[in-house]
Amino acid sequence: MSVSVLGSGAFGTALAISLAGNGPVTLWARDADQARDMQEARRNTRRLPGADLPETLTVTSDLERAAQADTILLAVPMQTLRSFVSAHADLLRNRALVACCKGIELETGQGPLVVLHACLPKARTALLTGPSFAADIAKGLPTALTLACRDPETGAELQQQLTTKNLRLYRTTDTNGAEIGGALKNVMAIACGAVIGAGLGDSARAALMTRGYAEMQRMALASGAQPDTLAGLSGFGDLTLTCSSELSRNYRLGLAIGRNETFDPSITVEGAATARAVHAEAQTRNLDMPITAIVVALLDQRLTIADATAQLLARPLKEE
Ligand SMILES: NC(=O)C1=CN([C@@H]2O[C@H](COP(=O)(O)OP(=O)(O)OC[C@H]3O[C@@H](n4cnc5c(N)ncnc54)[C@H](OP(=O)(O)O)[C@@H]3O)[C@@H](O)[C@H]2O)C=CC1
Ligand SMILES: O=C(CO)COP(=O)(O)O
Repeated sequence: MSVSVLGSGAFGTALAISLAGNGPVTLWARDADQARDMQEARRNTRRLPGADLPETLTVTSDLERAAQADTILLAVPMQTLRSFVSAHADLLRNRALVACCKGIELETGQGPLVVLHACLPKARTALLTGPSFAADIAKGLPTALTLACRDPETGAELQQQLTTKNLRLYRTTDTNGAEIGGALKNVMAIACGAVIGAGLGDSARAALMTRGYAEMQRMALASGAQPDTLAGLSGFGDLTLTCSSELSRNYRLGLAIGRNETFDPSITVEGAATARAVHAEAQTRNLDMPITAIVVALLDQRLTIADATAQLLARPLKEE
């Protein structure tokens, strides 16, 4: 069974490097010059500097060629997933499609698997998510991920195919839970970065992570997810990683907000659009998600960190 990765950003490149240890892998880059540079220099200097591309990895900008693989990993940002898959539906129709993005679509409130299903209702689909920095994967460091797939047989097949020397995959059929955990942990990472950036301390961060987790569970349960999924790699696992490491871009955006600094808008920060999408969804469903609401207000510069802190501390006292 052959594998291609579409999207040669940090994560797509890191996954392709790891999978190339199992056999030939094709990595697709949308820009022809970049694909050629990567193929020749054996490096992705723009998105994943410092990592060597193994000989078994071929970089191409020829989508038709890349899409011939049996299994296709889609490593493009969440807000571009629908347009990308719709534009290339004919090439992707009969493949197993594995979404590798984390987030909720701003326009629809849908997660990656719902979007894939809407574009290609008959395709076999799965989601690869969980605590995993591209830089760690590319270095060959041990990483555990969740492979969420509604169909248990496809899930088991993909688990075998995508497990590598350093990627250990756990299966779940709870796609709702895996989507929501992976999307919402980025929102909480922005909040935690803001707390640390503003010098509010590790205790405040622990409080936000815990109460943020309660919000993740609230949204997950309202969406029919299983509570155990949120306690796994795709929820608690990724929340812990992303809220505590400066390798995370979501956390770094939060740090910049807390320090009143600017942040490069070209950097992929999934939590920003996702916070807005989840906040809208929470209002529609009448779910109490105060940290998500505060993150949106901070992103929109409607609230200072001092006011945000005061608001959260002034909420009515209640049972945990
Ligand atoms: N980086 C990480 O450590 C991890 C990332 N993820 C998830 O992976 C997803 C991708 O992130 P990551 O790789 O880091 O992001 P990057 O910003 O590094 O790369 C994004 C990639 O998507 C491509 N792209 C952007 N828009 C389009 C489009 N409209 N059509 C086709 N390709 C497009 C970019 O192309 P170009 O280079 O030409 O702009 C680039 O190759 C995100 O959802 C993220 O949450 C998950 C786990 C870890
Ligand atoms: O999802 C990630 C780690 O699991 C990567 O986080 P960032 O997108 O915040 O860099």
